[in-house]
Amino acid sequence: MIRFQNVRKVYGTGEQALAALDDVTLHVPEGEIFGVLGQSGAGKSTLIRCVNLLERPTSGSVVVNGQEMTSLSPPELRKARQQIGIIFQHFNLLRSRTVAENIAFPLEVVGQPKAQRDTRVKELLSLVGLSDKINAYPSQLSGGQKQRVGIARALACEPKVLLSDEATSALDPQTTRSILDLLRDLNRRLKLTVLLITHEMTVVKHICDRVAVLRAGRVVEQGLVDELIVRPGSEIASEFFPRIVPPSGRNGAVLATITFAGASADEPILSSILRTYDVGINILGGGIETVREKRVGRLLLELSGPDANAARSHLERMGLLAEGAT
Ligand SMILES: Nc1ncnc2c1ncn2[C@@H]1O[C@H](COP(=O)(O)OP(=O)(O)OP(=O)(O)O)[C@@H](O)[C@H]1O
Repeated sequence: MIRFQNVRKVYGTGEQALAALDDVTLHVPEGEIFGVLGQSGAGKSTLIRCVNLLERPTSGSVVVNGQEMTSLSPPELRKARQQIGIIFQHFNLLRSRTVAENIAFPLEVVGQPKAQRDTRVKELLSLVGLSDKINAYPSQLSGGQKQRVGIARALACEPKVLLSDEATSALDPQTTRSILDLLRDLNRRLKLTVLLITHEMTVVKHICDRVAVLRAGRVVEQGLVDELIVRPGSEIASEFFPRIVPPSGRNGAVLATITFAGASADEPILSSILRTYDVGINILGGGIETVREKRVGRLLLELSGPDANAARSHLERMGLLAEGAT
């Protein structure tokens, strides 16, 4: 649905030249929620602006909905942009317009007659759960409600792609969750492809199918969130589960760091090991997270007894051992 191939964006020239995006290649499959995670200055805004060509890449290819964006004429580009909705951190609502008038704005731009606009605005308000605020002004809304208006406006022209530019960064944790739930719901109901940029791991954890980690303009890691969180040594895994340092004075102990996710999270792994082997298990540390309604965990185990090494090998055969960790 969205493909970046070797995208490079350089601001400035000569000694002032700065590559905000450096050889970025990524693919956002249709119907997925794709997160680009990065610290301030990593190039996230530049990346999202290159999707609808608000920023023109210095080189490389940007394909959205099967169209090479960089080779479209200005009228073609205007049309293509109608198929790409966008929501912003600070909502960007027009203060002098009511909720209904804000949502109707993009429909006015494309020349839709008033009667159709009114019907569509009502549909959109119901979709985002804000029907009772139709005549309110932005100043009368909470942050979460303003973002719902932003989402309704972004969806007015029935785009296939929604871009989210730090859409929850200005919201408190509870409101963030409700907006993320809404985005997930819209993604499923409307088969909407969502590309979001964020500096918050919570966002990735809550709704993203895929993630790319951006650092200094380069993608340093990308893939399915479910795979990356269990992949030993991945950036995402280490963000989720900071390395557990074993207590000192454990010379000779058999240690095993295990990661479990999906089906393995629901199996009684440790009790089955205890039944099969002559082994004692001491949990030295760890954590369990919920990632898109699934449990994912990492534990540092100390194994003792005659079968300690055999039990560790069993965990390894089950693919649970986070090798490299311990
Ligand atoms: N118009 C511009 N002219 C020159 N340099 C720019 C321009 N826009 C961005 N940059 C530089 O490009 C780099 C990436 O900026 P960008 O805004 O894309 O990062 P970001 O990850 O979105 O950061 P933040 O989370 O702080 O918004 C930064 O070093 C920034 O200073």
